[in-house]
Amino acid sequence: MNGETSVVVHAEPDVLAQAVAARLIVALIDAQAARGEASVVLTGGRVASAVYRAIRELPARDAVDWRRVDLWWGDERFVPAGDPDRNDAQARAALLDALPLDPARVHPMPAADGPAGNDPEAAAAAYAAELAAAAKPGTAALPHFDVLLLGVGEDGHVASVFPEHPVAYESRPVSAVRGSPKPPPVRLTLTLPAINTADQVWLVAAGPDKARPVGMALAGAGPVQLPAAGVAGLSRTLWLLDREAAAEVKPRFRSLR
Ligand SMILES: O=C1O[C@H](COP(=O)(O)O)[C@@H](O)[C@H](O)[C@H]1O
Repeated sequence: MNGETSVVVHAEPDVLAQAVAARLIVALIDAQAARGEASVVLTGGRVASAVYRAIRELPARDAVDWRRVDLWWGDERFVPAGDPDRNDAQARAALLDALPLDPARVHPMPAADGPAGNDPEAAAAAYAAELAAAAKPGTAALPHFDVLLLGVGEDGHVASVFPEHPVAYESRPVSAVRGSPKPPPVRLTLTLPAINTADQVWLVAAGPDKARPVGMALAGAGPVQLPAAGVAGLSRTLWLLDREAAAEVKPRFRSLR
């Protein structure tokens, strides 16, 4: 059973990034108050990097006990460690290097020069095993995710689940992606079934190029044709948009501002 879907529209991309940053800090504080720890799935892309930079600048970030935050990634470009194309490299540069994190709780997806070798299928299996090892014993193959962040591609992809690509049909939690329509061509990704185990999923999008996929996803497009339409958090699915990305959202979804 999936929870409520809501849409929050902010006037400008900068305000959107600031608001998502503040919202994420509060979500982490709340999770730690309730469970003693918090778990976030990070994403890549331009708007995500803006959110990470905004968190870095917010004094309230010190209200989070970063040593008790687990960080996972929703997708990764399968290139060598440290490559600036990697989503984890971008997140580290924008934010993570400035936080007192517990390295044992930072879980980047494997790199092409990592222990699994230059074999994306083996790397996907290794990440699935790492996730399963963090899951509650005797339960699912995935740990609890408090908040899972997603960007939205111009074609409606989320993480590295691309429209009409075999990965859009994948039921295993982690998949290799070959022949990505967006470079680089080889990637790793959580699949839609794995994404949809998160308590809250936040889809963050800014700019006019995102208006069509966002509008179509909220209007009920098919998840294979438009993976963003197949995303739903267990308790909440939250679309966080700037005004341009929200341009094609039907008025009935514009419940919050
Ligand atoms: O390639 C990717 O693109 C999407 C969207 O990025 P954006 O720059 O258009 O916001 C991102 O969510 C994903 O993590 C990344 O690998």
